[in-house]
Amino acid sequence: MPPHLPPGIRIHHDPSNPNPGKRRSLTATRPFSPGDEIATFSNPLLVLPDNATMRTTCNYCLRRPSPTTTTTTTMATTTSGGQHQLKACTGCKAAVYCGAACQRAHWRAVHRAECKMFLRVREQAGRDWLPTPVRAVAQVLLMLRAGGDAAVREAFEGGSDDGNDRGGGGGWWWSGLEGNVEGFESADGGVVWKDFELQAAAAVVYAGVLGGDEVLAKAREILCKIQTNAFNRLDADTGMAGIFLDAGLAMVNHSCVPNAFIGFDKRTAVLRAERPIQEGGEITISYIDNTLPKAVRYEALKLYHFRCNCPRCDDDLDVYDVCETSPNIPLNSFSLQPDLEKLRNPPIDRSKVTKAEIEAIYKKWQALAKPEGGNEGEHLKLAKARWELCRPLVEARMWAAEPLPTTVLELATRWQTNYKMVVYALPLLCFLATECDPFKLVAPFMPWRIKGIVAIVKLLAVTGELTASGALVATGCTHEGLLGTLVTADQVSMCEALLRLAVRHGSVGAAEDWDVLQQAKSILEDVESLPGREQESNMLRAWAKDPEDPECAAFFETQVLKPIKTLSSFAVEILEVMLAGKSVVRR
Ligand SMILES: C[S@@+](CC[C@H](N)C(=O)[O-])C[C@H]1O[C@@H](n2cnc3c(N)ncnc32)[C@H](O)[C@@H]1O
Repeated sequence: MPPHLPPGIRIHHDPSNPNPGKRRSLTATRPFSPGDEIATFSNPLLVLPDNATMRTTCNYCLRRPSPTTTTTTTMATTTSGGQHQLKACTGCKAAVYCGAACQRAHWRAVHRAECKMFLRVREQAGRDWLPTPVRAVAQVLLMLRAGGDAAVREAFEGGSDDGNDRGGGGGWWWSGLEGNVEGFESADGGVVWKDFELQAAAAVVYAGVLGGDEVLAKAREILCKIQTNAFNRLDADTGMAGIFLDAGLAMVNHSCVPNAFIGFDKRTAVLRAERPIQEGGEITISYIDNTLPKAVRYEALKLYHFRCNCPRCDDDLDVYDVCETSPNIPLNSFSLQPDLEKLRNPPIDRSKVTKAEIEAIYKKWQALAKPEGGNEGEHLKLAKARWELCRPLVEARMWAAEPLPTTVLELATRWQTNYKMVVYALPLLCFLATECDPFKLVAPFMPWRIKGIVAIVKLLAVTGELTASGALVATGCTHEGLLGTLVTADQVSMCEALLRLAVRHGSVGAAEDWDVLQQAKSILEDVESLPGREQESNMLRAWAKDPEDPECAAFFETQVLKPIKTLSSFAVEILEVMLAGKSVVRR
């Protein structure tokens, strides 16, 4: 039988679709608006942290306890994390858990057999972990050997496919997960397959399910199915990484102009609408970073063995083309880019750089080697080389076209933790939040945009402290415009407004206990309770309720948006000075 699905979606089977990869798809059984939760998937077939984080992440629920952190600002002192300790399984000492309930659940699901496997791994290989794909395949082999879950058998061993299609309803067409085995066999002249053979053989040996060629072939097929259908969870903030596989969610096809996106929260995946979806319409997500140039996207999609023919690919649309016609533009009236006309008609000069040139820039940018370790000089050299490559994009004012935003983000991230550069990081983050993110991800509830806003708040907490204590100049910052803006701005009101944006949009685009949203709520509470600014706080509370109210809108415009735009306007100049040694403003 096909996987059981939550209400709101169904698997559509169209055997006559000329595109074989799209014969099965997920469709909506009712309309969804941008931001709506379409469905949650909380009983996945496979969830595991990757090997690098398996000792620091609960192996069942994927909770990753953060060390106790205290953020002190002029506005607030926030303490978070530290409440969960991980305990290792007393048998294998390899898997760790955040509590007895998770340990028991994992034991029942797979660890009863897996525990012995880790003992074998230590005995034979002298270590406590397995490469992530090997552990994933071994888990499936162990679950299949235990004869357990019907859903696991249906997904990995196929269903009742008698080749006789009796139309979507009965499930006779279901033959398990797609594995693209032939595609993997021939990929890269067999190099990929050799690797798969080794990984599958290791899984068979360590799982202790020896049984000749048939078992090895089964293990390779399982690996192909995992590669094709599992989501790689990666949370750069917490360092959490791992894989998640649900057979129902795996029916969702790819588009580079998707109408949905997935958020993960421990063992649960939530599918949300990014754009309006009609009843009966296909639901699509992007398997890759869909804002990259076309050739780079094609390279990333090779893993899935199909040629994308979404509108972005067919017409070679860039981020600005897609943004200009996005149905989500009006949602930005409550955002850091409320100038909807600018989203519809971005002030870029396409004559300065062609799409082919952008593709070439990206490839050269990718090829520049990243320095290993923390040598500041090497990182600066790389940033200079990358910025130089981005020059045609700068000339065209195409700030949202990759690799420009990533170049800026990486630099801002490094500068945030450097006392001498921290003040300069603020204009870069404001630039990303106003000139890049809204064009790349038009819906303001997309988690990446919320992260960008909260990052500005955290930095304002630092610059606010430096401003209040008179230590701004001691950082070595000599940019008069930047210093002047910080001294005159009401940085606390800026923070409060940003937090209100983050909380409003975060509650739409992410799980309630998403770290970033929790932080935003907690800092907002602290900011609201600061004495002596009741008037500003009341104004911003009213603005969040009714952004169109003229008085509130004017307050937001002058006290929040204007300084943020001013800071943002310094970004390119700062980059030119720091990375290209220029002293002229080139905007
Ligand atoms: C996670 S599965 C998606 C469900 C898949 N259609 C199925 O029937 O199992 C991923 C595979 O679906 C196919 N696929 C996904 N998106 C596609 C697209 N836009 N065009 C063609 N095939 C696609 C590819 O074979 C890909 O490897």
